[in-house]
Amino acid sequence: MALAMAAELPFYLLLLPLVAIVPLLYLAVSRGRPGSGRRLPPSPWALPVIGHLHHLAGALPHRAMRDLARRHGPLMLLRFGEAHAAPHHGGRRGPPLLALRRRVAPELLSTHRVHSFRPIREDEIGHLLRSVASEASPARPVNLSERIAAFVADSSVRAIIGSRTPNRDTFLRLLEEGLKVIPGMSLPDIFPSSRLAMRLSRVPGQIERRRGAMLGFINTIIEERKNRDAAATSIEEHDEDLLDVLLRLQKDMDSQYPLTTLNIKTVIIVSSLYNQQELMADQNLHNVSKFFRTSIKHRLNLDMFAAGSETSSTMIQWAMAELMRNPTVMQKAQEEVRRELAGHDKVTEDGLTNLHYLQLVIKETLRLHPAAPLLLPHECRSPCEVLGFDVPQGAMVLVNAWAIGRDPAHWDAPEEFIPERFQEQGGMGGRDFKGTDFEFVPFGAGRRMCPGMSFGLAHVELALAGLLFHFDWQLPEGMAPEEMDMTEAAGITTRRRSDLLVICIPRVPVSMEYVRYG
Ligand code: HEM
Repeated sequence: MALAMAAELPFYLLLLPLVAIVPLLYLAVSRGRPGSGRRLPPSPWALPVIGHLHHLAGALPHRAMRDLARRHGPLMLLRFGEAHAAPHHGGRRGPPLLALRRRVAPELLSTHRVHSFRPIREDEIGHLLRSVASEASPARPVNLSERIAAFVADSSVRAIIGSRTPNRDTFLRLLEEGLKVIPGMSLPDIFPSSRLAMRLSRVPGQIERRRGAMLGFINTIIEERKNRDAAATSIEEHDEDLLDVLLRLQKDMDSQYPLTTLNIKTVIIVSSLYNQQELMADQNLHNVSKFFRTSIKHRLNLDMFAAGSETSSTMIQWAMAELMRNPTVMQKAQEEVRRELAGHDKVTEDGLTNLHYLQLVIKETLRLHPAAPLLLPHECRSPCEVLGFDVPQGAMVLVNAWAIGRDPAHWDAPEEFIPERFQEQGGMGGRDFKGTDFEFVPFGAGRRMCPGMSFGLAHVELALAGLLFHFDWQLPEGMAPEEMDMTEAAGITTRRRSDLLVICIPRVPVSMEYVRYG
């Protein structure tokens, strides 16, 4: 029964080995043995084979983890499936890819680079606003979730592979298919060393086919781009998309740490040079079976582009949902946007600088709805002690950012949406999400902190300002704010379970000026 159930489990159950509130440890390599002298963190009772799986049945992992932490303390040890199924990445590791990351990361997602994509964002926000305006009707709700997702995806794809490519739709389709493959948890995920599990499951084949299609697609684009660059005399830096930047860096990089074309393909697909181990795993990936041996971390990081676009889109949708559920906050935010942009006929990024209340709304959304509720799995590289417990090398550590943001020990009225809580300068109010306040870590903290924060927030701010400036918003006839469905769907991100369907009333006409960069 355990296996049958596990085969149907959603992807979030890959996150079984979690830590609640602070970290939770998955001792992937070894558990404390009698006489080992180690003091391991407390665990709930376990079953043979599945370990602690049953404790998470029926609830989303971040919620189940929070409840477990209330009983067992802030640091817990959970075990799931094959304890020895450690993400092992043989071969060369660390320094070369760290060097690569240090060289490439600032170029890809720096503030300067994010700023250079401003024309694309302002063009795409025009598309979003016009498409919403064209559907506005007092009688029929607009599917705002769909519109917002298309805005972020289109804008991100343009930033990565440029607006010039005729293949944008294919790229979007492949990414969408990738997202569908990722959320399924399969037998090989649970028993990566079992050949039978590999044979019985359809998922390895799906992943391999999709990988092949994506690599073939990226190949074509890279070849087209190289041919174009060979013919062109020069490309202005401000015209570069992320692929141009990577190809330029490939020429410039020293031979000690070369940026290979495979690296570039991986960045475009995974959009993450930041995961050195995953990149190594990718290079060493000879077959799907190996893929599954590295599976938990690898698949979490697969399609980080999709995850980056998904996180921003999810956040905008939660912010709009919370504003609809809290009309006083909505009114205050709209008054600010319309006051600050009075006399303008469109929203530009220059106009966002004085939207202080909107910033509080964004912070409060990040607190209640962190897009990656359990951050990404971290691996303990050397034995250490946390809260008096031993954390062995190889343990997988996950942090329940969602529970931390709702911990009554740190937040008053933690379940309520109160942007004003961030208004105070000192104390609780002064908290920020930049990775220094550990009660508020929606982007993580430290070396693995989200490198796409500015890129993501640029979309969130512009979209919210545009939607609040141009339109008034109402719930469909007969629905009270407290009746809104605020349930989260299962997945890597805390995506809304139901689409946001809202009545849109045009207030400030959407200017055709928005298309000036198109
Ligand atoms: C509002 C939007 C976003 C949120 C809330 C968010 C949140 C996060 C979180 C929580 C992590 C894990 C940090 C950890 O485990 O310590 C992460 C990692 C990451 N994010 Fe974001 N993210 C967002 C947007 C983006 C965007 C737009 C991109 C890329 C264009 C991006 C790229 C990445 C990458 C590459 C990592 C992996 C870093 C590593 O493993 O070292 N993110 N993000």
